[in-house]
Amino acid sequence: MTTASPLLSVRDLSIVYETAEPVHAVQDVSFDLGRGELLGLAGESGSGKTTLAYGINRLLRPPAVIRSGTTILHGDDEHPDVDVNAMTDAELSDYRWDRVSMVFQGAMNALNPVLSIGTQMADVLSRHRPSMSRRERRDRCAELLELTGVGADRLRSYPHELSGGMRQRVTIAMALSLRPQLMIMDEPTTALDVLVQRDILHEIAELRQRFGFSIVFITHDLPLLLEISDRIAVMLQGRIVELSTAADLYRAPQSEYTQRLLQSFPSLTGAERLIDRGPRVAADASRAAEGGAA
Ligand SMILES: Nc1ncnc2c1ncn2[C@@H]1O[C@H](COP(=O)(O)OP(=O)(O)OP(=O)(O)O)[C@@H](O)[C@H]1O
Repeated sequence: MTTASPLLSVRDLSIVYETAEPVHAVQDVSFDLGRGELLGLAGESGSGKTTLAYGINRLLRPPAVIRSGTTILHGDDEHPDVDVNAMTDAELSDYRWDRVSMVFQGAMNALNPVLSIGTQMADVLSRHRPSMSRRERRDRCAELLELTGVGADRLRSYPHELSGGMRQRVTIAMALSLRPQLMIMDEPTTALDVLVQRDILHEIAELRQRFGFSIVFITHDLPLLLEISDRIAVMLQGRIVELSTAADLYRAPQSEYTQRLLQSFPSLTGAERLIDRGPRVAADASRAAEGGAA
């Protein structure tokens, strides 16, 4: 994965929660995200992963303040470059969903219980693509539900009629609906059981391949990140202490913290060391162990 023509460039970004005792949640963070790249963000609870993700999507609320640094989302033939921290409110509403979308851990529980899945999905389209006809919107929603494995026949279903995994797929379908260049996923499958999680990750991998968007994927689950990421950034106390390919991070971790983090997952350091045979092999082997799901 090359970052020669990056999609996103973050430089010296610092974010502080201005509470009585200021919290320096993100400190001098710099990285590039390649086009089509999946960057995993790892690190213990409180290391600043979510704050960084919110910073990239300009979702921060007081007392959070961006103290310094820049975040540039680079354009392509259709889109201009965007200086994320300098956007006006009007520009922001085009940026979110259209250029960058986000899937949260609890997103599946944030769906409106009294509106059908189709209505909620169509709402995103009518706000951002007002020229679309009703029929076009419905067709697009049906296509998105097919793509994410929910099935177009669920358009009229209400959230309570779907399992947690299905609801999370709906939120992924919504995040995909405007074909963003970047999807930020913050613990998107943590609340789901392992088999459902694997299915959804498999689906996300296929969608990324098909549409070419980049992903920033946040999770505590380092073994999972080693399987799915092109590169992994490890955060500690607001700083990126290591950023390298998944294979290098596993085989030759540079920072002492990464070494300790790896050691805290017995499945990575145990007798079998599946990951030694490469991330894909480890993924296939653990799938086989779970009965061939995904
Ligand atoms: N609204 C807030 N006000 C004050 N401090 C906050 C606020 N939100 C987060 N923090 C602090 O900022 C730091 C970074 O938190 P953040 O949630 O970004 O970490 P994280 O790595 O995403 O953690 P987790 O994995 O538990 O979600 C922590 O010390 C946290 O306590």
